This record gives sequence, structure tokens and C-alpha cells, in this order.
Amino acid sequence: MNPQNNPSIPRTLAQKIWDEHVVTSLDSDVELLAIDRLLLHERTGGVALKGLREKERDVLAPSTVFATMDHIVDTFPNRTDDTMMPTGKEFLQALREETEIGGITLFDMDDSRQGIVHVISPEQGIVLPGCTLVCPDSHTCTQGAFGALAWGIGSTEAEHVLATATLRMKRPKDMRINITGTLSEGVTAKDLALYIVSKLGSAGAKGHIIEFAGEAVSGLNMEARMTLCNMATELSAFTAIVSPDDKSLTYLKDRPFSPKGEDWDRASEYWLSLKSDAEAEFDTSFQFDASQIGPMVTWGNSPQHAISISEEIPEFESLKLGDGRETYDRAIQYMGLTGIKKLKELSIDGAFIGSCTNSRISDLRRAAAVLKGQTIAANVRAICVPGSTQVKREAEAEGLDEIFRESGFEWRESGCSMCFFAGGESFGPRERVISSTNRNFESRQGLNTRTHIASPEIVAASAIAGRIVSLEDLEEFYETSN
Ligand SMILES: CC(C)[C@H](C(=O)O)[C@@H](O)C(=O)O
Ligand code: SF4
Repeated sequence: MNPQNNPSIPRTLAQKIWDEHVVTSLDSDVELLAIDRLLLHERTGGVALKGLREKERDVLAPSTVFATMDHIVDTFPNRTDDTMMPTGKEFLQALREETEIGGITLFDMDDSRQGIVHVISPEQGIVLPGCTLVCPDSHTCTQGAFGALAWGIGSTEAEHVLATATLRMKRPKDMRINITGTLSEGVTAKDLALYIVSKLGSAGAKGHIIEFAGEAVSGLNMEARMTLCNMATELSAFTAIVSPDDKSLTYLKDRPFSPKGEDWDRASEYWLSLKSDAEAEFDTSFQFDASQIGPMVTWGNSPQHAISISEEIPEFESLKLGDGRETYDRAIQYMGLTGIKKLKELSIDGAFIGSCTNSRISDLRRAAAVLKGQTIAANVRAICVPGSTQVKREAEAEGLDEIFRESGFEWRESGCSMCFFAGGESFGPRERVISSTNRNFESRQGLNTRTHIASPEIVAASAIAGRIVSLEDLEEFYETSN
């Protein structure tokens, strides 16, 4: 047993999982950590595997490595290896070849298990409570929703994991964000995440593992917890984690790669014991009241530029988080907000539902509930990209695809798509897009595209109205347009 596994010293959940994985201490602050799962995608995974092969090293534990095609793949129906990104095909082929050589399970484009890496891992029961999971992708924190220590790494670190199933690590700090109360109707985990980023800022959790706790968090279903943890990256956190509970177990039971029979019974008993000790000390703590939060939308080029949809776009002088004058002016100018007071004054050109933040079945159901029997505004190009092939099929079995299509949305194959125009497809210059994604950086969804981040229901409502609206505004919109 690791000396740090001393039950008499109160520890946080993250510390417990960390201690459980220490292989050895390398020097005063660097430890060698055992890594239980490595996930790869075609954008960064093929590079890591190729690097390893060129050094003539083997994959140590291929059964713990899983790869998928998500970032560059086309999401148009009847897709082939020909992507809109000129060199995209090479990434797909490289991952295919390298996983074959390394003996690694690949969820290829035509596999029913394919999808965005952070969506399919829970779906397949690959991420499990108490495990260490890494992926060369910054939104790996999404999977902390299951009580796993899951974080993003670089391709070189991925090579190290491939060769040794370990990583050299410095211990991150611990932060607890406690959320009391309950979210109001129509307010989602996405709004909660944007609210927290707007309060703490995009560097607010730098170097920390955030444990999300409190009544509001235990009240969230697993998909909503994933949405919340997903945006920890937008706080510059090392990662995020939520204590596993019955909801986590119910979600994971009987998934293809989750343990079965007696193994499940033993594992679930351990998983339910995984929580921070009451006396555990966190380096930093924050508390928020869920009932104070309304639907949120971003106005600028950072996720911290989020406001409640009915609030006014802040003047520079009222900004609470240290953007300099130049950054502020640039955001206002880039986003075309000169002379605009409220987001609701803005008409939109595009609407996007997708990404590892908000493309799971519950997200699509909520958006479809808004769209049912309605038609989107004529000038809006609206796209729905399910997070996985499984989500897509489930949605189709429920008839959601029909609702999306009939309203005027494009219904796509699964992938990252225009969350970050990785596949080469994009919205147009200066087009204003309301998007269920997690990043609104300059040119994130296409060259000079203007992205406003929001929940899937706000995206759906805005697509119908042709401008940024809340669900209540939509009622008014129907009254005046009839
Ligand atoms: C391409 C990939 C490495 C990148 C990331 O790490 O996050 C992408 O997923 C993103 O969201 O920007
Ligand atoms: S959906 Fe977007 S944020 Fe998520 S992994 Fe893909 S590109 Fe990154």
C-alpha cells in the first residue's frame, strides 16, 4: 500500500484515486502514476502511435487503449474517407493502420460504437469510477462525471502511456465547487457551467482538480454531469470530478466494457465508497446557489464572456474579470456588437447542436421538444450532429430526426463537426452562430465566424426565431408572428 494511503488522514476523492495509482515517487514532487485507460482520436492518436512505432516500442497494454474517429470525419450522410479538410484522409488512414499494428480496438467510421471520444467512452463503459483515464484531448475532463480521474494530455505523453501504461505527474491542487439549491425550470447544466466560468474566469481553476459537489450536482443526471465537467477546461482546470453514486452505477451497468457479475458487485461496492472525507482539505473552495442562475449565452470570444440572456452586454468598466481594454474592444468588434445593448437584438445566421458538451440523447430530446411542429427561420442554417452513432440511432428510433428535419435542421452523422471546423466544414465569415458547444474563440467554427455558446434548447429556440431568444421569448414570438 502506498504510504499516502493512510486512512486516518482525511483526503479528497481525487487524492484517494491518485494515491491508489502511485507506482513510485520519482523525486520530491513527481510521481509515476498508473494509467488504467488511454483513449485516442484520429487528430492526435495516430501521431502518438506512429511516434511509438518509430522508436521501435510496443504498446504495453493494448486492451486498455481505445480509439475512435471523431474530429476530422465528415458528418454528411453516406460519408467516406474523403473529408473536407484537404489532408484529413491521411489522419483517418494513419489511425486505422496504427491501431491495427498496435492491436488496439478502433471504433471506425462505420462502427455502431463510433462517436466523439468523450461521448462514446461512458456509453461503452470504458470510463469507470476510480480509474485513471487520459486522452490527448483537452475535454477529457468530461468523463470525471463518473468519479474517474480523467484528464487531457499531449501526444508525447500519450506515447509514454502507450509504452508504459504510466505517466510522470505532479500532483494538482484541489478545488471544491459546491452548488446548493436546485436549477430553475429551463435552466440546465450548460447554464450552470457557463455561470461558473463567468464568475471564476477562464483561468479560475488553473492547476486544480475541481470536485463539483452539493445538492444541485447530485440532482443532475449523468449526461448533465458530463456537460458540467466538460467545461472545466474552460476554467483551465487540470480536470473535474463528481463523486460516484447510484446514478453513476445505473448508467454504467451492463455497458459493453463495464465489469459483469461478481466483478460488478465488488466494483460497485468500492465505487460507492469513493468520496471526499468530511474533513478533507481543499486548496480552494467556492459556493454557488443554483436557484440564482438563469439561461446563459456568451457575448464575446471567451467562455467567461457569458451573461444571463436577459442581462445587458457589459461595458468595459463593469467587467469583473480582468480583460484588458484591448481584449474587450477586440471582442466587441469581432462579434459585431458595437452599439448593441442586448443579445436579444441579434439576428443569427447559423444554429449548431452538437459537441462533447451537448450532443447526447437528453440534449437532443430537449431541443426536439422546442422544435416539434415548428419551422426554423428562413435565413438560418441549422445543423444537428449527434455525439455518437448510438445517440443518432436512439434519436432516430424515437423519431427525433424527423422533428429536426421537419423544422429545417440538417440531421448528420456523428463527429465533432463544426464544434471546431476540424473536418474542414465551417460557417461563413462574420456569420453569427448560436451553438451548443464549449468554445467561442475567434474563428472556432470557421474563419471569422461569430459564436455564441448556449444550451441546446436556447439554440433550438433561437433557430426558430431567427435571433437570440429565451424559451419565454419564443412564446411571445409565436404570438406576434401569428
Ligand atoms: C483537436 C483537439 C486536440 C482539441 C482539444 O484538445 O481540445 C479539440 O478537441 C478542441 O476541442 O479544441
Ligand atoms: S466536440 Fe469539440 S470540444 Fe469536444 S472533442 Fe470534439 S472538437 Fe473538442
